[in-house]
Amino acid sequence: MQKTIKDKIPVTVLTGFLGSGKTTLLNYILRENHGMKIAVIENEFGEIGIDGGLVVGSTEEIFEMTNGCVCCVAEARDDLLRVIRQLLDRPERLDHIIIETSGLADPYPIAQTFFLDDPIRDETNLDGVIALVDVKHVLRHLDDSQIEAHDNQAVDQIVCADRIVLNKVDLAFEDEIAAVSARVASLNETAEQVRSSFAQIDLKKILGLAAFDQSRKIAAEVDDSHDHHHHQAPWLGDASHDHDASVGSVGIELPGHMNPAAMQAWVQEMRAQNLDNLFRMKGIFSVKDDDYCYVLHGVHNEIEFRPNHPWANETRCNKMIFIGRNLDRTALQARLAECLAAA
Ligand SMILES: Nc1nc2c(ncn2[C@@H]2O[C@H](COP(=O)(O)OP(=O)(O)OP(=O)(O)O)[C@@H](O)[C@H]2O)c(=O)[nH]1
Repeated sequence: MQKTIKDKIPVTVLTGFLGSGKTTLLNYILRENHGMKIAVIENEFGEIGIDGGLVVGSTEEIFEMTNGCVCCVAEARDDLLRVIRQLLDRPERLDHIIIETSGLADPYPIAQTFFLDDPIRDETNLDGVIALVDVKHVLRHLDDSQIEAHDNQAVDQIVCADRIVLNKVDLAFEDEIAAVSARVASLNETAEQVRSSFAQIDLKKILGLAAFDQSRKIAAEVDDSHDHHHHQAPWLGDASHDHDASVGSVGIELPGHMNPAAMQAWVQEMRAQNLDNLFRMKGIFSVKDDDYCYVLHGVHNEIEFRPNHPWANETRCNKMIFIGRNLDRTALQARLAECLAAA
């Protein structure tokens, strides 16, 4: 018997450019006392997975997918389907699935996954595409002339969204926020905008939206492309989708422990530089003689290095990822290595 939307598991696709606050929102959702059983699937852009280590420990389950971007690597999409099927096969029913897309992903093909001729279509329902927008930095990505020849993911993410969260309002003045809001509305008139600081939002505004216009629009498009492609997945062989090749990631792992003073000095040094081409930095670190796992977060010049949670059963490690344009791996590796504590 055909299931109704009510019987299906809602799936939220969480999108937003690098550093816009997706993991912060996930942590907030997972911490809120909503009584729901939520599974989170993370898809990262980068050579090493870090986000799993940045999401708070919780009863919800977190699945990391680092084998490619779900929006453009066919194997990664197969992997996404496999993970979802596994979740659906479990005896215990989930209340919600959230897919955090990589900050450079186009959410469209990911959302389309839920309209494919696949058994998951009968079990799940695309609840909504939520786009987080960093009000402080988004305009420079929307106006990035260097990616004109490519799809501009920052634009795609906004265009595709059912609801848009204008995040980091604490970092901007009202006139800047209003300008971003107007620009976002010019890209997507129908999505309601909500504002937040550190992604603290009334969850009713972002979960349980249920199928609405945009989802139906995607469904209609997929149906159209089915007509044209004889039931082939619409994104297969789609040459129009292309990440900007000059944007890449450098992942670095170092043995040992870090010297916190050296790390802070490096952070200060970076804050004073022009970091237009360094979109995002994320790291987890073991600090000498300290029981806490430290995290480093950077979005251009907004950089922080702080203790995050006590190391529990995890193996201590130092992992850092840089995402940006024309990155110099050797220089980054050497500079980070300078912050190691003496053995
Ligand atoms: N000041 C301020 N900082 C924020 C806010 N939301 C998130 N941040 C910080 O911005 C940085 C990036 O946040 P994340 O939640 O990791 O961003 P993300 O979208 O998951 O980033 P990617 O994994 O690169 O795609 C972190 O240092 C956060 O603490 C906010 O509303 N205000």
